[in-house]
Amino acid sequence: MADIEMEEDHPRLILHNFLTEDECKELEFIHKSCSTIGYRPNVFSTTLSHLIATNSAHLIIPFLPIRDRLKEKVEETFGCEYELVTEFTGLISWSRGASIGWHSDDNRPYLKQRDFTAVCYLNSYGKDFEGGLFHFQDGEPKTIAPMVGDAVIYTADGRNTHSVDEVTSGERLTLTLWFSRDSSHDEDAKLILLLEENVLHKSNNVPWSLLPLPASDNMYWFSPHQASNQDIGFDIRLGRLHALGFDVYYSRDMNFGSDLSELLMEPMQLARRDQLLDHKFVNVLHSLQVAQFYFWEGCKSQAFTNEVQSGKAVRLSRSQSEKITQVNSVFLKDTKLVETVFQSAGQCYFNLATFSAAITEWEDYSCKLHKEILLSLPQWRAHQAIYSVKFDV
Ligand SMILES: O=C(O)CCC(=O)C(=O)O
Ligand SMILES: [Fe+2]
Repeated sequence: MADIEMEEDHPRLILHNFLTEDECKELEFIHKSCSTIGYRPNVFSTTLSHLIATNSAHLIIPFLPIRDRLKEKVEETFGCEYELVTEFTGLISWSRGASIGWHSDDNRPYLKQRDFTAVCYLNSYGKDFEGGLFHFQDGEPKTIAPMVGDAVIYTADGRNTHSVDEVTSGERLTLTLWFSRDSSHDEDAKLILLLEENVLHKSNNVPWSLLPLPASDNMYWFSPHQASNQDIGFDIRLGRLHALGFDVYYSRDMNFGSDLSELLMEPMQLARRDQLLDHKFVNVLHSLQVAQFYFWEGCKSQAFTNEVQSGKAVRLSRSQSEKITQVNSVFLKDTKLVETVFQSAGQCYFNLATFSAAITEWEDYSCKLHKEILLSLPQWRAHQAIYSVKFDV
């Protein structure tokens, strides 16, 4: 699997096909349905703590086998078995304009605890995005073109100074982890506390408790150059729905001057071209999760096993279309900007019956993961560590 011998001056390893394409696709689904604005311009992120805090704790499950494998690999590669804790796990995507100059990952006083980095590429250079090549300043390899499933691991210090070229189109997606020898920086301890608050203290039955709870609106507001300006930019939840070909419809009255600040927390419906889909979602994040689920799983097989309960749509009336236009004028503003940030990657054929079945499948998928959380949590608490628990079912 490894490409090169480890050089002492530049301890690093490139692993081809460390993740399967299915693992990458599932993490992509999670990111595209849950991400928030990242900490740098044109960057989006999905952290485990964010998933837990937005009532989507079950979505941490797909990370865990990968995270376990990576930590083991890093410990084995750098000869520090059982010495490391995971400091950070997150999905990070870069859209057009994002880049980073030469740096090492421990180059700030508050980052000194970082000992090792693992970056897994969840999509591919030249296919899903342009630009975004990774470079090491010294040693071999000099340049890495991200390819789906590949991983690169390296020490976080000055022996592995690196940079990433500006992304020029598409969305470059990675799973990024940092590991530390300092156990006081173990993210698991914090995540277990969060899980106790967010999972145990809620009614643990299905499926109402699995509906996503959005964070505050500003965490979803994209503005170019991170200008804190409501006049330009767009809400990334509506932006991603737009890239999938959906508009959002709110039935409530929206007279001129009405307060729309809480709107995206309210129940809504999806519209597609001139059709209004009859299903009601609890909020826009819920509809985004289902829509991304459909384009991840549904249109692949065109055959969900669940019976179609409802697959109705009606033609949008003029006043309904006007409401959609009004919502877009507030939350999408410049659709050209939306389309450069989230290019719609030639979506496959849309089928209303399959989409309705996807709503039920999404609930089943969420429930299954939620049960795994409930079964795992006692063990995680006992060991003060989060890992993939194998159950005989
Ligand atoms: O995504 C990559 O290839 C590396 C990103 C990076 O250097 C960082 O986040 O520190
Ligand atoms: Fe870095």
